[in-house]
Amino acid sequence: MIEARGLTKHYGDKTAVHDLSFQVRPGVVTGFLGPNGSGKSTTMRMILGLDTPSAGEVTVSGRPYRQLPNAPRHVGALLDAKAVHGGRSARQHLMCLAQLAGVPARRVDDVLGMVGLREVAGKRSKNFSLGMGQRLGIAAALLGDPQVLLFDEPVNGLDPEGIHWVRNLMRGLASEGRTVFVSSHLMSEMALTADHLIVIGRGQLMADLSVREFIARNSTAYALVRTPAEDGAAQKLTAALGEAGGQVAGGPDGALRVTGLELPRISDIAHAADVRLWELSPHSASLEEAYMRLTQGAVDYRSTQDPRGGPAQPQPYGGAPVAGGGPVPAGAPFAPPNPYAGPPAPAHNPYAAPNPAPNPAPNPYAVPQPAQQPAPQPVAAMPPQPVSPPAAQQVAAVPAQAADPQTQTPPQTPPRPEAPGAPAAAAGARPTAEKPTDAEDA
Ligand SMILES: Nc1ncnc2c1ncn2[C@@H]1O[C@H](COP(=O)(O)OP(=O)(O)OP(=O)(O)O)[C@@H](O)[C@H]1O
Repeated sequence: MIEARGLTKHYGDKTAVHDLSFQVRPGVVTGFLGPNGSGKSTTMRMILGLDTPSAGEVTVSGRPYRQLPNAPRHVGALLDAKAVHGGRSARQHLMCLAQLAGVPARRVDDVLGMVGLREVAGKRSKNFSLGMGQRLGIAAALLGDPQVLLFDEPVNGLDPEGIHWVRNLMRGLASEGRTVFVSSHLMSEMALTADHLIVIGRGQLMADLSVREFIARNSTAYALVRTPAEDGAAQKLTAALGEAGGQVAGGPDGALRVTGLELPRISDIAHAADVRLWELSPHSASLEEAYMRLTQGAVDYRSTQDPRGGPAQPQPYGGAPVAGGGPVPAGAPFAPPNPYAGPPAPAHNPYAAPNPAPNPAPNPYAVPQPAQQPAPQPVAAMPPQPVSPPAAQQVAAVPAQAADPQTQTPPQTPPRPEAPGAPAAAAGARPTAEKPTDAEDA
């Protein structure tokens, strides 16, 4: 179990992590999500004793990492796969770590086999591809057969086979009762790997929910209804569904999107209205859609080509409704407004190739455009975080970075990996230079 309580980290006047409280439980894979720069790596470094919290604390199995007896046997981590002495072979690198942690040498060959590097175990790691380096980092994390595992972007650079392997590895480790905490930007992969999610934005907790609940809260399921292209069929059904309390929007593909009515009810209404149905299917959002909806107001780095670009609007603390809660607003039956949202999401895909014959039909799924962007409100104080484990939760607001009075701390030197005995794969610290021997490449 990993437990953070009020975890905060300032780098000079920059607040990387603010008042973060969460638990990572054993037996499940917990995904750690957040936009670039939201504080995931900083949080992981604090868990591993590589950064010292400015406030709050984080414990692993009830103790701060540095107080764990033989920590590398208890916690394995992959933070930076490049934190390897390039002149050493994969086997030498793991041997060094094994000696430091008191792990038997035979375990090195075991983990080399597990990660698929046995054939190249004698090669210098500086010649490794990105994916091979990731595998070596994962091998280092597994070396001590730890009960708690942290992986920062473990599938970075892996081929599809490797991604599949990592997915099964994570799930297997969790099924053995271990605590598995993994960050990733690959939402499709997280949807397949993680059971639970902790989502942060600008250093603050945004959601602490099961994957299923996270998607349900941050998207609206709807029924897709397709009628024959007969005169008036769609209009007739739209009117009947509306009378029954449903909310209906047409799409550019001619299908209707219906919320507020169960599928069997829609079928009955269509039957009573004498409208044949060609399709009646449930549609639920993907993790990626739900994640984008939740975090769109907490993204710091956006392309100038993205219509949502521009300076991020400070978000007020507190007061915002919980995403996904409340009634579906009129005019946007499939997309409840995102309380974190700055500029609304574009109604079209900004990344798509230009359409030579754009469809003029408005996108009914777009977040409604507010008449005027509200002026940023001054930030007063942090609201109490409703963190009361084990209740799953979703937190209401993302903080404005500069407005927190706690950020006004005097500048401090950016921390360096500082924990003796911290996991070498995680430390980002390169061992002192050693002269490589060509024989190592044999
Ligand atoms: N040593 C440091 N000194 C100063 N600022 C830092 C330091 N480490 C991180 N930061 C800042 O803290 C914020 C959080 O960074 P962090 O690397 O934790 O984010 P992240 O969520 O892991 O991002 P990414 O998804 O891009 O890896 C960023 O604004 C970053 O610039």
